[in-house]
Amino acid sequence: MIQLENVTKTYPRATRPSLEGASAFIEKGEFVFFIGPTGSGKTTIIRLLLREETPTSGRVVVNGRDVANMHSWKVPAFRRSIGCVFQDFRLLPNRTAAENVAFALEVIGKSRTVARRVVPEVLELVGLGGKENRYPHQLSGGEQQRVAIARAFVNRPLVLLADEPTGNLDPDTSIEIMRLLDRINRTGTTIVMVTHDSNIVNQMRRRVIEIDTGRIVRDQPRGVYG
Ligand SMILES: Nc1ncnc2c1ncn2[C@@H]1O[C@H](COP(=O)(O)OP(=O)(O)OP(=O)(O)O)[C@@H](O)[C@H]1O
Repeated sequence: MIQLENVTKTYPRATRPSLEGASAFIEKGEFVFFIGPTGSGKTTIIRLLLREETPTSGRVVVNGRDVANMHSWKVPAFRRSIGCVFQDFRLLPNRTAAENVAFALEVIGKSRTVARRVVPEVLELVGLGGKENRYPHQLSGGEQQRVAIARAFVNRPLVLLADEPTGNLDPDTSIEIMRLLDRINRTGTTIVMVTHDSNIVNQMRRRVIEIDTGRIVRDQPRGVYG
């Protein structure tokens, strides 16, 4: 599902690589945490997986596609096939919860009839039934993240990438968001999550890949934060 093969990334004008010789193979349906100190290269991995950056050397394969060598015209469709969730939610502020989710369907050309059926279902799934018509500023941080997860999941992506999804949330709300990601994972969606949150990693006991100064230093099934 996801393959990093000896991946090195040196940003332009950087003095040392942000990622060096990183290799990992992630199977369909896995739930993987990338952990490591600030600046270790975690977000760089997410950016490589989304083809926001290309590796300096090595191979990045997502859903069977060699991401680095993909034609640039194929990149937008490729990105739309992956669900993404970020620390800062990234919702459209002048659209309601339902409209934010519907937007993800619109951009892949789904009809309004489909949206009218699917959007309430997915908002119900994330626990936001009854709040469809609220704007982001009328929702708590945890609720906004639920909308973002609904938007990421509405197209049933094979892979969901989450970069510090609980970074702005209190511990209880973070656990609720993790329950939701766990449920989504159980539908077969592969989840790759970058986090600093040791409590969450220790509670979930999923695969942990630890990075330190650009190198993978640990890859452990049912790991802890360490
Ligand atoms: N566009 C860029 N140009 C140059 N250097 C960069 C760029 N983006 C990131 N870096 C450097 O690459 C290294 C890894 O950054 P990255 O954002 O991947 O770390 P991270 O582990 O996600 O950190 P954090 O936990 O703080 O988000 C850092 O030293 C950073 O300064």
